[in-house]
Amino acid sequence: MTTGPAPAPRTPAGGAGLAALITAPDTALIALDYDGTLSPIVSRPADAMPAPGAVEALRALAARVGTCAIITGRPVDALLELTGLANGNGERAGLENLTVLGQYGLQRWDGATGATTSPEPLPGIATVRSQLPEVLRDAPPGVTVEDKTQALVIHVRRAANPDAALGALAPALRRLAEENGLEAAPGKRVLELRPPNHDKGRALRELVEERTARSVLVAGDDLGDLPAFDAVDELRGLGIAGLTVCSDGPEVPAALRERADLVVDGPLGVVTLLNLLAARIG
Ligand SMILES: O=P(O)(O)OC[C@H]1O[C@H](O[C@H]2O[C@H](CO)[C@@H](O)[C@H](O)[C@H]2O)[C@H](O)[C@@H](O)[C@@H]1O
Repeated sequence: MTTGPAPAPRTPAGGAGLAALITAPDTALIALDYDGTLSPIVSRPADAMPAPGAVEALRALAARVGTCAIITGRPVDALLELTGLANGNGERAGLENLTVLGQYGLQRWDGATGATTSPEPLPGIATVRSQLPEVLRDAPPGVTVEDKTQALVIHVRRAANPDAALGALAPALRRLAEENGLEAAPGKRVLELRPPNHDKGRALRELVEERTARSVLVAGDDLGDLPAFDAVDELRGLGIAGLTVCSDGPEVPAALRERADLVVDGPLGVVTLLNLLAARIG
């Protein structure tokens, strides 16, 4: 078990959040992003394995706090496959307090039951899927589409000039999303065309309410995590203690880094933090 000095949030509110998590773990909710937080950013989404020790740290915490959640843009099935969580019924032992909220809260998997809920895709998704080849006809080599059934992600990381590729494609992609009732949400070297009104802030608020959590930790690394940081601010106003954590790295938006109560060094820093928390909770 990792030992060491307690992490030191740089804000009093973050310090209060950390203290509440450790002193009353039964009512704590720990919410973690996947890509860039539990897993290093890589060029192909299918290759994004968990950081060394991430799954073990997650299991250790899930056994010690009231609620442990992965709130991710990934589909639930992709997340479970990448992490190896829940490969077969027996392996769910100890994951009773773990929930995965996939596709920004559209989908859900619970370790207690092993069941997944997933809505039908919006009709606009099929239209966008059929029109994307034409919109991407002149895209440079390396631009790819990740089809998540409920959302479509345009990846430019493998283009020779990712920023230029995204800049050139974004207006047409935004138009396509708008015409079909979808939202175009930016992320690290991606533009995601997804259903509106579902974000990590909503997902977090609903889970906190359902679990009657009294303290929350949110860790993330990208623009899609900012609504969850906003939710932590709102929850503090309701008397629920909170700690926001930035998993830092070269592509982390300044808006997220500057707002975080605690900044750690990428997924390995997150793993160390989770292990320290587990050791402190005991
Ligand atoms: O909420 P998250 O768990 O962070 O998921 C957000 C998106 O992450 C994935 O894309 C990002 O990670 C890829 C693998 O490291 C990387 O190649 C890509 O450039 C990143 O933007 C994922 O592919 C998306 O579906 C998620 O929505």
